[in-house]
Amino acid sequence: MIEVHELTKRYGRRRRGPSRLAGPAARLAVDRLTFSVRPGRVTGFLGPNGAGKSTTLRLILGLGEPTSGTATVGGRRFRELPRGLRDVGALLDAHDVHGGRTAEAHLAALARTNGIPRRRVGEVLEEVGLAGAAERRIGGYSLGMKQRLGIAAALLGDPPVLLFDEPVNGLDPEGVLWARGLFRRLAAEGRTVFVSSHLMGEMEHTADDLVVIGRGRLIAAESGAAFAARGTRRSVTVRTVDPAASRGLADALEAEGATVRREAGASEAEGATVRAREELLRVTGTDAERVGLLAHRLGVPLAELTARASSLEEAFMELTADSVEYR
Ligand SMILES: Nc1ncnc2c1ncn2[C@@H]1O[C@H](COP(=O)(O)OP(=O)(O)OP(=O)(O)O)[C@@H](O)[C@H]1O
Repeated sequence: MIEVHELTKRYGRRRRGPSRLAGPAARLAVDRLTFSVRPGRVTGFLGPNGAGKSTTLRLILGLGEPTSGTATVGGRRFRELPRGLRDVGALLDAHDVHGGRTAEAHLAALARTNGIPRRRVGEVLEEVGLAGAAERRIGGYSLGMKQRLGIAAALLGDPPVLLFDEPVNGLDPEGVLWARGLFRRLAAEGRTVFVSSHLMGEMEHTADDLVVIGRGRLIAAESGAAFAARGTRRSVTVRTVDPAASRGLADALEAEGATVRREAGASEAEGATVRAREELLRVTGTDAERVGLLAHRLGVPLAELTARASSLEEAFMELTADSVEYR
């Protein structure tokens, strides 16, 4: 289990007075973050560019001191973990490798300094699909190959906890599918898998849980379904069979503060078509139960009543809109 408690990181100095000699304005990269990441699940770590994801991952890995608060893995700070890469594996920056070395030499050096058996080098190269390029210098690798190598390094110590910072950047569609499958398998083996991304679409089919941050602050730490339910773009589709009754229902809904839009075209229900005299209403700001109750009270016959949740992507865009810095 990864536990982050009131974690705060301020970069730069506090500006003192109007002096031109004062240092750059302080930057609160991480602001009292509290969340935990459970084993046996893939947890997506999401936020717009500059939200503080990399800073948080670095603090969990003991790279840099928090200004305040704590980050622990299995109850201990990273530096107190006795087994290094065998306790926690991480991919932070795929470019952060010695370009003159071969992949094999790079991993062999990591294995040596972390007390990991040499045979793991071949195993992880095989696992990430780089066995055929093991003898090539890393400097000639594509970004996607470097990501695969970074993932291999994270897996080297067969650790129970894995952190990946934007691991699918630069991977081709086949590579993205492969990485998703790998993360799911690692979680199914009971490991703690924490994966950052600035794109919700990348996490939608991979993550069980989400930790969402914006401008260093926690926006949500919950399951994907719970997060999607927070989006307000939930809507209810109502198909009525009588235009006059339909107007009555729309008026009643609007009087309660809901927003009603008349829609032309097909209904949400599979195979259903909107016949003559039928009307399709798209209602937001209320729920299907309330619409059904009102229709019943007003004696409005309904042909369809369908609730539609916000997509994860919609909820993400909406809930992080205020924290997007770089438009
Ligand atoms: N070493 C540093 N010194 C000063 N400011 C920094 C440093 N590292 C990061 N920052 C700032 O802290 C904020 C958070 O950056 P961070 O890289 O953690 O965000 P991120 O969520 O990983 O973003 P991205 O999705 O763009 O990678 C940014 O405003 C960044 O400019």
